[in-house]
Amino acid sequence: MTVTETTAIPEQNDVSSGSNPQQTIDVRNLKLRLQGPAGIVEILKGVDLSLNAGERVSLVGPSGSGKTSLLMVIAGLEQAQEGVVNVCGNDLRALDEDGLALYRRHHVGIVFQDFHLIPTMSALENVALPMEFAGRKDAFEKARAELELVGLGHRTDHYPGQLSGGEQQRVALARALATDPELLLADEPTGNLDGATGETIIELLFDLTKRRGSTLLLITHDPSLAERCDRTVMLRDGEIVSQLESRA
Ligand SMILES: Nc1ncnc2c1ncn2[C@@H]1O[C@H](COP(=O)(O)OP(=O)(O)OP(=O)(O)O)[C@@H](O)[C@H]1O
Repeated sequence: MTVTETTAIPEQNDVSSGSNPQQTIDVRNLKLRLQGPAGIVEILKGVDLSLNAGERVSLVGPSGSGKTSLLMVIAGLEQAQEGVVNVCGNDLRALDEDGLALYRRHHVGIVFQDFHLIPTMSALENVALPMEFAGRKDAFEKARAELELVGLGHRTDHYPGQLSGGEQQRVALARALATDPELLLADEPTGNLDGATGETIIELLFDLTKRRGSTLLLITHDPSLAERCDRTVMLRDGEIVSQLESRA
């Protein structure tokens, strides 16, 4: 890995319209404050981060450094108080709740460490759900095809409780990618899996995002996994302290 500039601010002109189609993520001077038990705490303290379309970037840093918080802001699930948050051409800070819901539905897929599947729905229903929300008439056919792609064509009627951890994460991955999002956000997707199962999930995740040209932002505590991305961004105490480009 080679060290590059830490927080160089990209040249920009028209941010509000997301005028640079090359950039999937354009975050500048992002500040996030949340209510903690002892009052308001500044969690993100002026973060600058750009991801080009199709880029794979890992986000690393000590526990509590703000990785998940940054991902939540980019996912439109947490609202920053200051800065620019432009993702997939959307100025997230300018969107209301309905606008954010639409943004999430059409542009982003998210995979969490603990799968977040709905236990009372089958694998097929879980994968179809976001497409049904998006009004797609072919939701169930597409869900079936996505489950085939992750190797679970024979498990479509199983409920999450009837699937192994690795199988549940495959379902979650199929669900996240079913709407063909430009951006996949993954928060420690192998954190609850054993090494071999985690490796299979990562291979699938890399393969499927590459085939579709999706941009990937991946939170991980695994340095060898981080190095397999194009770039590794390190957060510490709410600030980006380094960005390392992979050699490959
Ligand atoms: N809803 C919240 N309200 C108040 N503080 C919060 C909230 N969510 C997170 N925090 C605090 O923000 C800080 C950053 O948390 P975050 O989960 O983003 O860190 P992280 O780098 O993802 O950590 P880990 O690697 O352990 O998952 C922590 O100090 C945490 O306690």
